[in-house]
Amino acid sequence: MTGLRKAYGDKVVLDGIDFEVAAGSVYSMLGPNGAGKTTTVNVLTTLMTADAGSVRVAGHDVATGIKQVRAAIGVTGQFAAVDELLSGRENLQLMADLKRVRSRDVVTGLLERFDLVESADKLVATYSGGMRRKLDLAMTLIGKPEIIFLDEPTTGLDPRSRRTMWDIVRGLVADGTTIFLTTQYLDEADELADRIAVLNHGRLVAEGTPEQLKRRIPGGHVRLRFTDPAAYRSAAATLRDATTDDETLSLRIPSDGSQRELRSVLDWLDSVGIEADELSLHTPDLDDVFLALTENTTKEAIAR
Ligand SMILES: Nc1ncnc2c1ncn2[C@@H]1O[C@H](COP(=O)(O)OP(=O)(O)OP(=O)(O)O)[C@@H](O)[C@H]1O
Repeated sequence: MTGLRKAYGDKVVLDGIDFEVAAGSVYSMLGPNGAGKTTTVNVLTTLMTADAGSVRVAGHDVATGIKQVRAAIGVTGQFAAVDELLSGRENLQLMADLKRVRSRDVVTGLLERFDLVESADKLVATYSGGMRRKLDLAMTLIGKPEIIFLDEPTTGLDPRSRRTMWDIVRGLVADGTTIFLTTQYLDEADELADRIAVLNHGRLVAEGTPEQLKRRIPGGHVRLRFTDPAAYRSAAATLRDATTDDETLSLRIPSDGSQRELRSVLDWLDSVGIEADELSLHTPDLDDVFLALTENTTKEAIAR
């Protein structure tokens, strides 16, 4: 999509968004509450029209090809059509009928794939949160959509159910499905996404692979640990830029974590004859990135 704009009255919610998602990849959009994520998803899924910009989904323009776009996508989450008073199997069957998928094997296959066979004939009202989400996603898969919009797929799930959900998502991607993921959990984006976009105040403030985003902010360092206090002291005296930690006999050398910088740190350590007992690389995690990026732009916006 290019130049996507959307305003509610005079409140600009999306202020020129551009991004591209490669087929068969996981693209995650992150942003604080009210950043415009849901609005973006609503435009992409044809639930809302944009004020300006060009938006293509699965090769079709959302303005002129609503029908084709809808046929190519599946949407889970807030718009889910799960009926509490039907069983899991009945819900799936209903969706299969709606999408005119005639084969009975599709429903059985999905129940098996999502490990819902035992509860297939129980009412959804009795399902746990994890089972509901699995059923929701299973229903979305009927008709084999090329692109799936996953809205906060693991909110409220226990760690085991989260991992099951992640495995399911990875399986879908392995089969060639494209996933557009919104999540509040940065570790989830880190775990699943090929690329991440950070949205703040209706603009993309960063876009890239999780690693690229992490390298953008300071905080990465190489950590050298020593067991011999004398070796530690002599290294600390040589490496003036390093931060010292006398308790653990370790030194921290700032580094962006790139291969090139790591090599130069190692070469330099060799040249001054320092040999640590343990060397590890620490990169900032996505929480650091998110806070740094969204905090800065909030300040900018206030200053403007
Ligand atoms: N129908 C509407 N009319 C007016 N303003 C709206 C409407 N829908 C959303 N907004 C406003 O647009 C902004 C972006 O909303 P949006 O729901 O896209 O954000 P979001 O990033 O999905 O947030 P959240 O994480 O809280 O769901 C918010 O300030 C919201 O108050």
